[in-house]
Formats: sequence, C-alpha cells, structure tokens
Amino acid sequence: MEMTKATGFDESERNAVYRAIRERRDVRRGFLPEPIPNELLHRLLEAAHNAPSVGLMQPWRFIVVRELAVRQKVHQIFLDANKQALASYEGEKQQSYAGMKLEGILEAPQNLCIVCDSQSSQGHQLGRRTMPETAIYSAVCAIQNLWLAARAEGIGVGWVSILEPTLLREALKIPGHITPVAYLCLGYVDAFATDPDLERAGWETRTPLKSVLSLDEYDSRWDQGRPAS
Ligand SMILES: Cc1cc2c(cc1C)N(C[C@H](O)[C@H](O)[C@H](O)COP(=O)(O)O)c1[nH]c(=O)[nH]c(=O)c1N2
Repeated sequence: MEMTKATGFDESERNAVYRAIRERRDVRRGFLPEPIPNELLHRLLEAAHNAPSVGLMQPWRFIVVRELAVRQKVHQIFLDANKQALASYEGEKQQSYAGMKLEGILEAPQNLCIVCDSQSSQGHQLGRRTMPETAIYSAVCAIQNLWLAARAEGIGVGWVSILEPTLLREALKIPGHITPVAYLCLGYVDAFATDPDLERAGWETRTPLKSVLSLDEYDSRWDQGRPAS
C-alpha cells in the first residue's frame, strides 16, 4: 500500500514561522504610545485562543488592562516587589539588577493579564486527574501563541512576573479560584533587539541546545542547576 505524507508549509511560510520563533523577544522598553487597534488585538487573542489545552479545556481567560489608573496600581506593585528582589542580591549582581529595566507597564498602552480557571469543567477532566497543573500549562501555551503572533505583527510583548500575586488579584479584582498566570505589556515598538536583554546586560547567557539534549537515557549533566556546556 502506498503511504501518503501530509505536506508541510512551503519554504517561505516555514521560514516565517521559524523567524517569528527566533526573533521573538521579551520587550520592556521602546514602547510607542499609539494604542493597538482593536482588530489587531483581536487577532492576537485569537492566536492565543487557538492554543492546545488539556482535554480541550481552554482554561485561559484574558483581562485587557488599558486604564492608566489600574496600570499605575500594578506598577506600584511591581516597584514594591522589585525593591525586595533587589535586596536579595549583593555586590556586583545587585548593581547589575538595579540597572535593568524589567517592565513596561506604564509605557505600553495596553497590558494583558492572562489568568487560568483551573477548576473549569470544560474538558471533563481528561488528562487532568494525574496532572492538575496541566490547566496552567495550557494557559502558558496560549501566552506563547500570542507572543509569537505579536512578533509577526510587529508588536512587542513583555512578561512581568515581579508582582505579588495576592496584590495583583486585588488590583484586577480576580476571584480566588482563578490563578493569575502572566501579566504582559503589549505595544508597538521602535525595534526588536536581536539578543535577549538579560544577555546584553551581562546577567545570563543562552546555553547551546546540546547542553539540554540527551538522546539516550537520563544524563547526569542535569544534576547541577545549570547544564554543563
Ligand atoms: C515565565 C516568565 C516570566 C518572566 C519572563 C519570561 C518568562 C517566560 N521574563 C522574560 C525573560 O527574561 C526572557 O524571556 C529571557 O531573558 C529570554 O529573552 P527573550 O525572551 O528571548 O528576549 C521577564 N522579563 C522581565 O524583564 N521581567 C520579568 O518579570 C520577567 N518574567
């Protein structure tokens, strides 16, 4: 019997997908004040909503935050958390941390909080009995979809996790059974950096693929916190 294989994308389409993956950046600076048009924001949210999810549960929920007063509240929550983070470092690392820009909450005209309804009955528990955390993982898949689509649209996205979740809940009136997963800053940017900000700041470097790849059984190189290169 003759086997047929599904066809992939043509070369330019493939290149575009890999390019979005390679050139996606976490953006914290250079946001332009012009708001994202509703249709474009809608396309990004559709991309997120197309993500895979455990049991087809689609547990992500999107809160678009445009109001300056709310962004100011969240920004204050960031400042307080960031002060504590700074205090946890010493010496050169502390100086380096102090010099980094780690959010664009006020500069980006729209923020987006992606939350997860882990208790939603959609999906009828398929895949979740053994790993309940897969609800959150599904929400993260939605975030990544949006991040890549945004890069293709020329929209910068920055993930801010330097926020006390309890305070973020209060600021956005998120009920107790809903988990805040990501707080994102979104906007047009003047340019995308070619390398991660943390690399350019000398904070951390990317490791090569081979250092995280084991083709056979478990490899002791993962016993340390950071893989050996
Ligand atoms: C879950 C999670 C949480 C955060 C991040 C990422 C992710 C995945 N990153 C961005 C992070 O620093 C960045 O992705 C890496 O440094 C790699 O850079 P590129 O994303 O490739 O530009 C991030 N960056 C930042 O400036 N402030 C932050 O609070 C966070 N938080």
